[in-house]
Amino acid sequence: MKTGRILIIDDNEDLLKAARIFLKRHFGQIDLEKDPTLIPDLLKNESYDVILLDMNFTQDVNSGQEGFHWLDKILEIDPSAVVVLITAFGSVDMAVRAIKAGATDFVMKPWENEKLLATMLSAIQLRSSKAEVQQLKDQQELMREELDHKFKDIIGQSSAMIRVFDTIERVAETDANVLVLGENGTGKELIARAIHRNSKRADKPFVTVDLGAITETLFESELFGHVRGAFTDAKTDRAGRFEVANGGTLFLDEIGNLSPALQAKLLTALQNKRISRVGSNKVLDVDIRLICATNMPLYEMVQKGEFRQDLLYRINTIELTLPSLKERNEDIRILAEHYLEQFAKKYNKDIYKFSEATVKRLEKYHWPGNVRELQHAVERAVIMSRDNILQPEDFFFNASNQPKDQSEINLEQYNLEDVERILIRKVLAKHNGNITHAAQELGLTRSSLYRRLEKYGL
Ligand SMILES: Nc1ncnc2c1ncn2[C@@H]1O[C@H](COP(=O)(O)OP(=O)(O)OP(=O)(O)O)[C@@H](O)[C@H]1O
Repeated sequence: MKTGRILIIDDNEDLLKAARIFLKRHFGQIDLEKDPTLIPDLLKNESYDVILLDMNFTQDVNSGQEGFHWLDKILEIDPSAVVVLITAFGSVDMAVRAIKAGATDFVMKPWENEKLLATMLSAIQLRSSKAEVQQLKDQQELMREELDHKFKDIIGQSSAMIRVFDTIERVAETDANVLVLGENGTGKELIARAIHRNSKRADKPFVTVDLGAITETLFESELFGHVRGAFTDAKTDRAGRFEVANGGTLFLDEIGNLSPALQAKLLTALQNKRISRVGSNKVLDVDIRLICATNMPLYEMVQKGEFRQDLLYRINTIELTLPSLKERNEDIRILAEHYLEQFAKKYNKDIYKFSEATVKRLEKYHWPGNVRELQHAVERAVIMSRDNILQPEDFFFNASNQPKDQSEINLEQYNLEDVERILIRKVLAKHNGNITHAAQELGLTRSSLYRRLEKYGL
C-alpha cells in the first residue's frame, strides 16, 4: 500500500497537475493548493508528511520573499513540519537561506522526476524520525511529570502533616543531615525522597540503602564499593552506594538495625567524608546529603549502649518524627479515597466510593501498619469486591492487634443490608461454609441463602 501525505502549494496549475500525476504513483495522498493563504486551514485539518512549497506566488516578483513568509507560517503552525521549497529562479544563496529558515530541502523547476522522487522519499523519512523523536520526548515528559507527581504525592491535611510539610520546606534547601523517625509504614522513605526532590541536589541521584537487609560481610562492599579481587566474589571493580550518591542524597533506612561494629565504620566514613573501595588504598572524597530513618527508639538505645551517641549526633542535625496514622485520623478518608482511585484504575474496576459506614470503620481501626497497611487493605478490598461501593465487610482487620473495645460491631454504623451481610458471613464461618447448617441457623431456605450469597458476592 502506498503511504505518505503530500501537500503541494504552487500558483501554476499545470505544474500542480503534472506533479500530482507523477507523485501519485509513489505516495498515498497528494493534495494540491493554488492559494497559499489557505495554508493555515489546510494544516488545521490534515497532518502532511511533506509540504512542497513554491517560493514565488506573484508572477513578476522573484525574490522568494513570499515563499519564506509561508515557510515561517507553516513552521509556526507545526514546528515539526517537513517543507521542501520549489522555485524556477533558485540560486545557491536562496537554497542556503531556505534551509537556514527551517526548510528541509530545495528543488528547482523544471525538475527531473527521479530527483524529485528521491527528495520526497528522504523528506518523508525525516518526517517519521522527527515524529519518533517527538514521541520519545513526550514519553519522557510524561514520565517526568509522573515522577514529580509521585514524589509530591504526600497526602495529608491534618495539623500533624502540615507540620511535617513545613519542616520539609525549611530543611530541604539546606545540606543538613536529617533523621526521620516514625513507625513502620508512616512514609519515612516518601518524606526522604520529598526532601531530596526539593533540594538543590534534585537532579543528582537519590540512593537508598536498607541497612536492615545488609549482612555484616557485605556492608563495606555495598557502601564503599570494592576493586576486582578484593574477595572471592569480587569479579569486577564496583562503586559503592556512597560513590553512586556523590553530589546527591544517600538515604540510610533502618539505621537502628546496625551492629556496633558497623556503626563505627559508618561513623568514620561520615566524619571524614571520604571512603576507600574494599581492596584499594585510594581515598575518594564524597559529597552526600545524608538522610537516615528508623522505627527504633534511638535515644533509648543510646542509653542502653546499643547505639553510638556520636553517630546519633552526626545524623540528627534535623529530626523529623512522622505521626502514626492513628495520630492523624482525619487523613484516613482522603488516603483511602486516593488508594481507591489508584487501585480501581489498576484493576479496571468500577468502584468509586466507600459507604459512610466503611469510612467510619476505617477511622476506628488503629492501623498498626500505618499507611502501608491502609494501602494494602484498600487494594485487597478493590480486588475482592463485587459491588461498586466498598462496604465494611470488604475489609479484614487484624483482630489480634485490635483494641478490645473495637472488636465489637457497632450496629448503629450499619444499614440493614450491611447487618445481613455481616451476619451471613459470621454464621457461614461458624459452620465452616456448610450451607445447609448456616441456612438452618439463619432461618432461611437453602435457596434463599444462595440468593443472598449471590447478592452480596460472598
Ligand atoms: N502521607 C502519605 N501519603 C501518601 N502515601 C503515603 C503517605 N505515607 C506513606 N505512604 C505510602 O505508604 C507506603 C509506605 O511508605 P514508606 O515506605 O515511605 O514508609 P516507611 O516509613 O519508610 O516504612 P518502613 O519503616 O516500613 O520502611 C508507601 O507506598 C508510601 O507511598
